[in-house]
Amino acid sequence: MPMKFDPCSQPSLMHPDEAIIKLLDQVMPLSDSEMVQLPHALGRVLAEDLASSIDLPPFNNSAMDGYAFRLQDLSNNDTLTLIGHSFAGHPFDGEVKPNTCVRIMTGAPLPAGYDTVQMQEKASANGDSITIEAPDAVGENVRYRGEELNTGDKVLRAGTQIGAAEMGVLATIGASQVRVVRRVKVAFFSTGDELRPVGSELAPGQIYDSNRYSIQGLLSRSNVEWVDLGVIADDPEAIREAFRTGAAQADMLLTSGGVSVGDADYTKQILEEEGEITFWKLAMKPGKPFAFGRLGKAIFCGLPGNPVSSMVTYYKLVWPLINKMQGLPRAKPLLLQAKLSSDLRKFAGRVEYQRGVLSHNEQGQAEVSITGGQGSGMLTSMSLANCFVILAREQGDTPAGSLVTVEPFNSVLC
Ligand SMILES: Nc1nc2c(c(=O)[nH]1)N[C@H]1C(S)=C(S)[C@@H](COP(=O)(O)OP(=O)(O)OC[C@H]3O[C@@H](n4cnc5c(N)ncnc54)[C@H](O)[C@@H]3O)O[C@H]1N2
Ligand code: MOO
Repeated sequence: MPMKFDPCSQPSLMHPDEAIIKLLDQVMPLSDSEMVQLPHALGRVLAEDLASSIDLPPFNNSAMDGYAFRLQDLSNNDTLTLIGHSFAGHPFDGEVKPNTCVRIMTGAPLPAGYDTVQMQEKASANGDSITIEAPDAVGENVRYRGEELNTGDKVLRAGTQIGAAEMGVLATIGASQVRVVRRVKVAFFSTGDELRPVGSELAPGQIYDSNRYSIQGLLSRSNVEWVDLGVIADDPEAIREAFRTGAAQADMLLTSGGVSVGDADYTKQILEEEGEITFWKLAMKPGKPFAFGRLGKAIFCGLPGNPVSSMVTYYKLVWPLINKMQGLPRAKPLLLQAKLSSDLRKFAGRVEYQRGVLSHNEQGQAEVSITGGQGSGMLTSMSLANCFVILAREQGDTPAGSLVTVEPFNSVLC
């Protein structure tokens, strides 16, 4: 069958991989930082390296519920005399003597003078006489002071995004507040006379404005501070006003719609008049009419209005920019190979990000199926998906059974 070419593509359009390199060259990490209390640190990016102010663990302690003793006392005799208890939070406060042991719980301090712990399943008690199976080596079941970290050791580096594990690590070393990079501030609006807010009735020709909600979701997941400027009519002066309002208060202005070639597509025109346009249109589907430029000090990203196009361009082009501005190192996408479970339709000409469901077949091999119709307006193709199937620019229709490149959705899209 002859290869079909995409009527929406031209050879001169820039490849999205080239575009992202050019885009990243246009932004710098924010230099401002602020202190935040630990409960508010989730998702933020550390502005400086962080060293531990304590040893970890802070004291020698037991890894098991059992008995603590000196191993050499078990060399001639397997029975020791119980002289007390050490509970987590309530250390043994007596004096350790030869041929004795202390009942000890997981996390409880190891009494000074003892060197080993045996789990209770390998010991038996008869009143204060405890018969203990000797472990193989001194120090068994002991967690030593500083074995994880010493005071002054670097715990987390500048540029680390604070996730659930980092929240715990910070608390472990007693950090009640941390210095983080200021949040990137993003102002955004949708354009389109057809758009109505949810909660209102639709007149003929109208649709609900969904992009502001998917974009809000994406911005929230990107941990930025966002300002919603609402829906702006297809009116050049209203768009100009919104451009000025957004650019005056944000690091980035994000818009949805009006970047194509229609008679009411004013976004690009106003960008050219009010600021500068760095580039427009990429060899990608969805997302061809993505526009990028500057408005005063603000970065401008014009997302296409089609709902899937706006999400895909955000994820592929805008999110890496925000990450760089927030001081994160560039994350290369995790790409996998999976077997296509049914025939896939594609015109040659643009890189395509089809939406798929990645799973394992009965043989344990990665398999991917496409989520039905792939029109740029069909947002359910995103909500049903857990990955993109990335198809090269020159690729055409692809038969079932072919190996294709898959990028699983990450936390921004889930
Ligand atoms: N003659 C051509 N027409 C189009 C081309 C082209 O190259 N030549 N490109 C097509 C491509 S590709 C895309 S993508 C769209 C993008 O157009 P715009 O960015 O100008 O977006 P609109 O025209 O404003 O809207 C497109 C579509 O999406 C709906 N929409 C817009 N905003 C929202 C919103 N906030 N929530 C839900 N849906 C929204 C809108 O009603 C339209 O159906 O242009 C093609 N045309
Ligand atoms: O690029 Mo458009 O996003 O194909 O519909």
